Amino acid sequence: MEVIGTFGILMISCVFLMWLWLKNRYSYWSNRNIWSPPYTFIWGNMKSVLFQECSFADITLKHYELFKSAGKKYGGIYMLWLPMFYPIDLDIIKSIMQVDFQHFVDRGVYYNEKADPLSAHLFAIEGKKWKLLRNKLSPTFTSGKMKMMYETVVDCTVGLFKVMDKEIGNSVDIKDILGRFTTDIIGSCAFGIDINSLENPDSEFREKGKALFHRSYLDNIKQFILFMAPNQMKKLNMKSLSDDVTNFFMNVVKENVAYREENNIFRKDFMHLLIQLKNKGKLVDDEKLDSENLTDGENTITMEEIAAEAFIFFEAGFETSSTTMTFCLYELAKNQDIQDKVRQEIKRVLQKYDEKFTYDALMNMNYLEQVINETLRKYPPLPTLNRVCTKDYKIPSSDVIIEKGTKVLIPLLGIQRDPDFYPDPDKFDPERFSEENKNSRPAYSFMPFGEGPRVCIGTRFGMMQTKVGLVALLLNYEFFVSDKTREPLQYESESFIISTKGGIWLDFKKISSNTIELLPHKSNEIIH
Ligand code: HEM
Repeated sequence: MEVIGTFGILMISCVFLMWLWLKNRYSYWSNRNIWSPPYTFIWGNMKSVLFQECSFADITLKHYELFKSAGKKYGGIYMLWLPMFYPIDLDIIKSIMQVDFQHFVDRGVYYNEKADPLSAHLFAIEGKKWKLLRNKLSPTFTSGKMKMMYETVVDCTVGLFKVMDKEIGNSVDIKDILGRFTTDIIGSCAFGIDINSLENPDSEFREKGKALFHRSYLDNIKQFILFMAPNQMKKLNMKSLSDDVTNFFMNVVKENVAYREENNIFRKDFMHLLIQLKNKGKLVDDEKLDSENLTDGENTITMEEIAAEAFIFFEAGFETSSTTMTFCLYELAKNQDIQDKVRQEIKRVLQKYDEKFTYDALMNMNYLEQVINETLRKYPPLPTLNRVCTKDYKIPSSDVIIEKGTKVLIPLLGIQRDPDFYPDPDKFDPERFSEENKNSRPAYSFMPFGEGPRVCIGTRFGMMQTKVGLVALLLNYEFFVSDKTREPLQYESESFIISTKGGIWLDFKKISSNTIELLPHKSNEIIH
């Protein structure tokens, strides 16, 4: 009896101490006179996401609305009990992302270089290490390098036509097909492998790729914990990726690099450029690598770094672009006049280029770019952007100090759906991105690729593969929304990238008079 009594007292004391600790945590913003929307104990402002009642995109829109209607330029929210700074004013956002970037260099994504080498990639790593690697990798994404990889991207449309032609007369889950298309492209460009998931949807690469974005509930909770307490989790040697994923990608890269080096193979892709960085510390055809006074030895990258970078190019590159193409085709299917207009432009530009689908022709499809930008406005694949305050920061024209270590959440989707910047924001209107209209909006009101020194390094590649896929499809097929698409669209709660419940299903008709004349297929492998 006495034991039970002591145990009971101990339990009550623990609960009380916990309550005191949480109470203290939840006073973080009010103690600093910073507004925060109503929260619930333990779950903070994220209860509905944690309970999978709504998606990360929905909660972003809801929070933005709350801040806006309260007339706040910024405030604080709680992810569970973790305070996060929440700016909605574009000038403050500009200061954080660009002007005072040195106070917000990091993103706050968990990585563990030793236990989990693939997690130590450009998206996650921090401080000087990030800056150094960004400098080394930037030359692999110039427009010259994009031109070099263009043929490899166009080659993947062959598989796309085969799949589409096989499905004539059926409704298609367009996200799945485009996910396979971009898996094949990035697999080819980042890993130098012909995956052919378009024809073989069960390929291991495709399965591994899907698993990265469709996590179980428990896996999502684990990612939350890693995000909230990275230092403690590092001490416990926690991994963010499973051994299965790590071993798979590590082996693919090691085998590929060894094969190329032994057989002296040159291929026009990222892997080739990464191998140059491994062996020479620079790209041989670039006269100068902006290396900030480093010796050659310091410029080289390791095999683990090659694997981590190939991995992030794959992870960051395939789902974002296939999501963009999917929503774009959905909107074009709903807006037949815009679909006709963009198809007419594609035909007109190709005529100008002797019906050759060259890189320069692609770059001249301006209305197509407006259509893609409007898609990225309405459906940015990442609904929020993240930063961590790395040095105490005083918000300009205020007394508010953001303390070192505070996480910052920038509500990208909220900004891009704000009627003050985009009247009638649910309307799909590519004219918003005409030269004249886009210049009339404030800076930082459109940033689907992020902004500042940590902007997406793959913007050019992402736009290139998105355009190639759309041109190939729009020239050869007409699209309509299928009854199988659940409308109004609802966002999936399990995915942190914007995606819809039940997928997007489209009906389509072949346009028989058009076939893209692809560039003559040249072998991509050149053996010295
Ligand atoms: C439509 C396609 C894409 C979209 C919408 C997109 C979006 C983004 C966004 C929003 C960020 C965060 C930027 C910030 O925090 O300011 C980012 C970062 C990044 N993206 Fe992309 N991305 C796309 C395609 C790609 C591709 C194709 C690659 C690689 C081949 C890629 C690689 C990366 C990397 C490595 C980073 C981290 C950059 C750094 O921290 O230095 N992305 N992307």
